[in-house]
Amino acid sequence: MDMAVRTARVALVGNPNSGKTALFNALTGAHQKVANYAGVTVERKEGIIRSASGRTLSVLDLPGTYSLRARSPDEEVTRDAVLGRLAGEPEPDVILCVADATNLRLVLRLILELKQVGRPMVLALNMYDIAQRQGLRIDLERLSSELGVPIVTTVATRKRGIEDLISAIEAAVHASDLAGSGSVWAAPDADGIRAAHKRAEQIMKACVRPPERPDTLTGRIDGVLLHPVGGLLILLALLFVMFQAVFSWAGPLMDGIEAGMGLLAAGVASIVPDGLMQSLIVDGLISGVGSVLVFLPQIVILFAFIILLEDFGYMARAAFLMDRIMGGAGLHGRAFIPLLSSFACAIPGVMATRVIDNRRDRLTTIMVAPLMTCSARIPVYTLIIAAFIPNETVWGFANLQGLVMFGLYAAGIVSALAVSFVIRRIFWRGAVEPFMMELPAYKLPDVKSVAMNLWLRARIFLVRAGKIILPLMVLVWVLSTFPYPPEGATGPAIDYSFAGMVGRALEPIFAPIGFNWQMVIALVPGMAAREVAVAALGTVYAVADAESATGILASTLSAQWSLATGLAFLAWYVFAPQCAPTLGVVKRETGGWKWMGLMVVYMFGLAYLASFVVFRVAVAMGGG
Ligand SMILES: Nc1nc2c(ncn2[C@@H]2O[C@H](COP(=O)(O)OP(=O)(O)OP(=O)(O)O)[C@@H](O)[C@H]2O)c(=O)[nH]1
Ligand SMILES: [Mg+2]
Repeated sequence: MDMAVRTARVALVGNPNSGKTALFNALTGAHQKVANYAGVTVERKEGIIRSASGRTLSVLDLPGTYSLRARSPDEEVTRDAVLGRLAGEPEPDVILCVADATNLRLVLRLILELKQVGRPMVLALNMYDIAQRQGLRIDLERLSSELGVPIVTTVATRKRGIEDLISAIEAAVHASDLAGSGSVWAAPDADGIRAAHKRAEQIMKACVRPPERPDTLTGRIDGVLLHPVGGLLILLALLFVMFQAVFSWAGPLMDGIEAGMGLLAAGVASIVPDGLMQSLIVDGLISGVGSVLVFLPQIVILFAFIILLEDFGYMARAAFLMDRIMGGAGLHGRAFIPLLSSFACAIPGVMATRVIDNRRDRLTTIMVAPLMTCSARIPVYTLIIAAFIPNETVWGFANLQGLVMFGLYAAGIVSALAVSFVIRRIFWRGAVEPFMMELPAYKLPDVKSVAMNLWLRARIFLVRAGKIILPLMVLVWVLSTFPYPPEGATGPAIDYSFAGMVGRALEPIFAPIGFNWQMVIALVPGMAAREVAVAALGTVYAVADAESATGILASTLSAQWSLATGLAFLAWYVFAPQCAPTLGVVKRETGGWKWMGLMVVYMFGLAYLASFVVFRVAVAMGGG
């Protein structure tokens, strides 16, 4: 076997939030998610390095862990990857242990454990910039000889030390070639654990002098942000500002995109002659996809807030603040970040529950995660709000539309707490496990990485528009155009189309909650993803009314729907599980149909009930 050509395998292992993924990105040029809290990475990710000497290294980024004695599903992934127990995956040739240089105590125990596995190892002392700023003195030579591991200092976010690290890895790979294989590890008994702790303390004493300028800022900021009352008020204020911003800042940009779409449609209409082709492009594609693309500015603003807070190190604090309230509803403190991730999308949210070790706590969190307002609901909410809620200022400072948006987010959160409370009552009583999570040091967000993260988010949104919405809109257009109406038909053509027939057939089910058949048509492809319903409404109304084909969807809706119908549609989208990919992930992560089925039933049930109540109340109050 030619050793120089064989791809060597390197696994990144270390405590949570030590910069493994940042280092992985620096090494391989990947763009995996990096953020300032524990538990960002929950699955294995692979990348490739081509070293200067021409060797190919395959690098594995793994979830953070404190020990190979794994407790939660994400930690099990790391343990199994290190020990070569993952299906179809041999053990790594080299373990690259990544340590936060300012927080060595816990990682020393992990290193001692990893040494027993018997693989060659390299230690990356990451966050070395912060260590130096604090005047932390680490005797690198001594540490290296005590541990018997080569050490490289790195600053992953600035790509410092990367060359040296690759050289060290290559040297270790060479040692690995000579050493042969065979990873062994057995969970230590209590005595073994105690001995390892003692040894770690010894090494710590011998090699690390406490910092001359310790980080006092984090403590001082925490005094304010973690205050039991003040902290909660700040959290609420932050959320409030976030939703106001999503509404008021995005306005001009959205108008711009809308105007652009209008010009595009008019341009196409002037080039492509009247007829099917023109209708497909203008009614099917531009009206459909355009009505979703308009929401890009809002998505970007929302994510700018979330990403900045994540990088600053606020998320773990918010989790800490919410722990009492969540505990009262039967949710584990560690459920906070998965639930918060669900503001982006329930899929990463459900994945992030892997950090929760207790299966019941994890299942409860998975079951309520899709109730959090994901970004795919933004187009639906905004459209209906723009159509039915006046854009005015109330109480002198708050925008009414932003306030309604805030209310919809609150409805999601409150119902998640309520459902979790009920799940606990029905399925399993008993106390929620105590919450422990390291609070990361505050860091100023890095402009480049924030921009990169934002771009990744925007790209996901645009790719969805292209890959899911575009083809579905062609389908919706076909279904609402064919068959043509019979000779001498009097009603609008769409009434005679397939879509019209399906809509009419299903209409009786939805009539009690105030939905018309156009909405029913939109709900069907809307199972693929929530914002598809908006695009479908755009297409259906454009096909139905050729005059206003380039008109603004919101004004069409406000003319065609009653206020009660609009509000009922909003209520529907707070609850309805209209996202097939989420259901797929729930099935995978819970290991079967049962929980997914339960989710579909309870969420559709709540959606129907909520719309019914909202519709009836609104009609009774004169909104019919
Ligand atoms: N100043 C500084 N910050 C860093 C460095 N490396 C990483 N960070 C920051 O540290 C935080 C954690 O980085 P990640 O790469 O997400 O950490 P991780 O080890 O992958 O975390 P988990 O996936 O949760 O286990 C982020 O805010 C990074 O921007 C570094 O060398 N210097
Ligand atoms: Mg990571």
